[in-house]
Order: sequence, then structure tokens, then C-alpha cells
Amino acid sequence: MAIAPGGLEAQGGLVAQGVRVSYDGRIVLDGVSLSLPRGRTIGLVGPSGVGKSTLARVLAGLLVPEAGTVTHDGEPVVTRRGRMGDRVGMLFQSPRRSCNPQQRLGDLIAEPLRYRKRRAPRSAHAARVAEVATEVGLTADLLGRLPAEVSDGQLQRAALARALVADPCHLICDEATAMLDAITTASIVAVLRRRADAGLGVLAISHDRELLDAWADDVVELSQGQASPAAVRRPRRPDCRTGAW
Ligand SMILES: Nc1ncnc2c1ncn2[C@@H]1O[C@H](COP(=O)(O)OP(=O)(O)OP(=O)(O)O)[C@@H](O)[C@H]1O
Repeated sequence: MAIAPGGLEAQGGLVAQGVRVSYDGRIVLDGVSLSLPRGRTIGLVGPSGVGKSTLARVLAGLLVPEAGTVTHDGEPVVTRRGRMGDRVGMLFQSPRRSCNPQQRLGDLIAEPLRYRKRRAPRSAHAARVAEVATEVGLTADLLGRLPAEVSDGQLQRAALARALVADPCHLICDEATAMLDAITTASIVAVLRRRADAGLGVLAISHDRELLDAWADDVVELSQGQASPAAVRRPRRPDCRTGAW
């Protein structure tokens, strides 16, 4: 199980320890610890407003906690030079809110490749974009379209491709399938399961327990007044790689 009170850094992976966050003086997370190993999918549940998205943003390095640490294989996720962007990716519920409406899907997917420390030649980007687009089930003709010219499901597949194109070690999915139909959800979960089998650590936040029971290796719950998420159940794991669940 991924949750333990101390000594988490020794396990490697993405580790939050003793995290405290408050908004306008109101404490939302206090002393929360969570470990996300590589190759595992951890489901995170909890009542609305308990702080799941806040914890997700802390883990992704988008929000710096007032207290506590977030490390990736022992290194701080937020360094003095900024966020270690290509090791921890994030996928949100609504891609329309986070994408540039003027950017064509192919460019949107390629963006993380442009910010890599060791950049590949631009000619290699197109091949990599085509590869990951195929992986997430996007046809080549969609890559030249603007976000307004595709469906929500197609745009979320593009957002997933963007999140995966630079091969992050961990991916935080915050209600990433909440707006999608069952077929698109199954397809996205299948992509993420295959990536997890290849070593990606996934944190899947969802209000859909049935989905998490089928998708995640472990499900943990964040409760008000509780320092850290607690294991609620180890799911049976039917075969969601085939979408048969
Ligand atoms: N930027 C912000 N400024 C002030 N308060 C905030 C901010 N972001 C979140 N909050 C508050 O912090 C608490 C936790 O919010 P958060 O979005 O992390 O919860 P959640 O568990 O993800 O909720 P939900 O399941 O409804 O998405 C809520 O009370 C919310 O109103």
C-alpha cells in the first residue's frame, strides 16, 4: 500500500510528506502524506471539498505547500529553477479550460517536447506526436484541427497524449474521465493501464468508486480531519485493458 506515516522517501517514486495547505487562513490539508510508486495506480476518493484536487496540485508541483515536502525519487518536485515539469504530468477534467483555443491538436500534443531539457530535433517531434496520438486513439486527420473543431472526448484524448508525450514517470488524473462517455472512458483507462504496466505511476481521483475499483491497484480515501488517506479496499481488478468491465 502506498500510504505510511514516515520513511516514504526511501521507497522512491512520488512522495508527499506532512503536507499542509490552507486557503485564506482555512486549513484544507494538514500533515497529509501519500506515496505514489512507479507502475502502480492509486485511486483517491473522498467527500467533495476535502482537498483531493489540492493534494493533486501539490503532488504535481503546481501548488507549493506551506509545510511538508514533495519529492520525486528523493529530489524536490519544486526546485529553485521551477517545477520538474516532464516527470510528473497532470490531466484535468476539462481540457477546454486548460488548452489554448488557437493551438492545433498536433501542436498542443507536441508542446512538452519543446520544453524538455535535452531537446530532440524538431523533425523527431512529428513522429513522436503521431506515435502517441495512435496510442490514445486519435486519428491523424484530427491533429490539424483546433480544439473548437473536435469533440470533448477527442480533446481529452489529445490532452492525454500531451500528458504522455514526454514519458512522465507519474501522472495525476483529476476527474479526468468525469465528462466522458463509457467507451471513451474505457479506452483512456486502458491506455493508462498499459502505461502503468510499463512503469507509469498514476494517481486517479474520481467520485466514481466503480470505475476506480476496476482501474486502480489500490483505492485510498481522504477524509476531513484525518492526516492521510487510508486504504479503503484493494479492488479485484477485472481486466480493464480490454475494456471488459
Ligand atoms: N484557490 C482556492 N482559494 C480558496 N479556497 C479554495 C481554493 N481551491 C480550493 N479551495 C477550497 O479548498 C477546499 C478543498 O478544495 P478541493 O478542490 O481540493 O477539494 P476536492 O476534494 O477536490 O473537491 P471536489 O471533490 O468537489 O472536487 C474546498 O473547501 C475549496 O472551496
